[in-house]
Amino acid sequence: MEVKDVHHAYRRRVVLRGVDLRLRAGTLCGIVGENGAGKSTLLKVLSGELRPTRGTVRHSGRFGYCPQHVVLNDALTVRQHLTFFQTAYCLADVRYAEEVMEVLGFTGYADERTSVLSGGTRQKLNVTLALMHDPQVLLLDEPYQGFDWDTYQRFWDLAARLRDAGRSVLVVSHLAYDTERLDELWRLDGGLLRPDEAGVAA
Ligand SMILES: Nc1ncnc2c1ncn2[C@@H]1O[C@H](COP(=O)(O)OP(=O)(O)OP(=O)(O)O)[C@@H](O)[C@H]1O
Repeated sequence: MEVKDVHHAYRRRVVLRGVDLRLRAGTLCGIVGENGAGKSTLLKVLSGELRPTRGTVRHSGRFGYCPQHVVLNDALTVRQHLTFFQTAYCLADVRYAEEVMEVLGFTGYADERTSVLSGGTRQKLNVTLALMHDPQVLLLDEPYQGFDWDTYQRFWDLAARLRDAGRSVLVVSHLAYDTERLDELWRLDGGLLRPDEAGVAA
């Protein structure tokens, strides 16, 4: 994914002031920044949900986006969500989604309506839906919110596996824990992305 000189403003509130980013294949990349720095705005621009006021975003291949706020249909079960997205992604089966469910530890909830799921389990489904078509570029906005410690660790192992399989994974968070798991760490500050070397593996 290639991002060049991206600007975005909500009316007169300028949030992004010329963001450049190159997300290479086989890279696990993090973006951190304070609350309100514009991280979600940037991901919405990268995913195409928002149009930049200036600049370009280019990517090729399958694309996955996990938004910060869970978007589920409370009338449907977990399995029905998988079927719905299977159709949307034109997948032959949901075996990979089931593998991800196993990794994130919520297979036992397959037949539950999402309205009765805990916040953490809803988030597990949110993440699963974003990556069940094995996207080449995966954008995750605060993906581990609500995860218990064990799931949090398994999430990072999964992200590392995707990176090792040649996928580009971008994780956005206001918390810069576990930065040693990342290949690149960027800080969004003042509407610009700057390298943040703290703790990134050499
Ligand atoms: N739809 C909108 N209309 C107007 N202003 C908005 C809108 N969405 C976000 N903003 C403003 O843009 C700025 C950046 O918001 P954004 O949600 O991108 O930040 P963030 O870094 O993701 O924050 P957080 O860590 O709290 O999730 C904030 O000042 C926010 O109030």
